Amino acid sequence: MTDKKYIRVVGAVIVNSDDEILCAQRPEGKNLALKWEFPGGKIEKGETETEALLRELDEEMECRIDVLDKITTTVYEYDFGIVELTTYYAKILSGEIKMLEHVDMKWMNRENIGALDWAPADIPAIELIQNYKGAIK
Ligand SMILES: Nc1nc2c([nH]c(=O)n2[C@H]2C[C@H](O)[C@@H](COP(=O)(O)OP(=O)(O)OP(=O)(O)O)O2)c(=O)[nH]1
Repeated sequence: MTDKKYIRVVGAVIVNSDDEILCAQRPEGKNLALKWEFPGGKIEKGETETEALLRELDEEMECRIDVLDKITTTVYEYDFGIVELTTYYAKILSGEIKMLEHVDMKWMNRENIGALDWAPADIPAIELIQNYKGAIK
């Protein structure tokens, strides 16, 4: 048995018109410092996954997004808790990206995203994204 916190998290895999993916780097001084992740965060009580994503993207980047197809849900046990991460493809509808909670952000080609040092919970999603050849809806 583990008494670790179970943390439900959603991440937005934002794709632009050149089929590049927005990757964001976590700040120093927090858990998973300087690891790369997808913009998003913890689902609050009573929120749907989509509501949490819309709120987090507004808070982190002041962007409005359209939430598209679900990619996957994976569970990863960290020392600080168990993270259940659900990822969705998304598109930016409006807003200039502001970097309010990350130290770096970059648009990367789908096939190159594996080169970054991702939070471990993201690895299954990264593999699916790299290998996906269809159209994003
Ligand atoms: N947003 C996001 N979080 C991720 C990903 N992968 C991953 O392991 N996580 C972890 C990091 C955090 O422990 C948790 C998300 O929490 P958060 O972003 O709302 O909060 P945080 O730890 O940065 O800060 P705080 O609100 O607890 O102060 O999930 C990911 O791709 N995106």
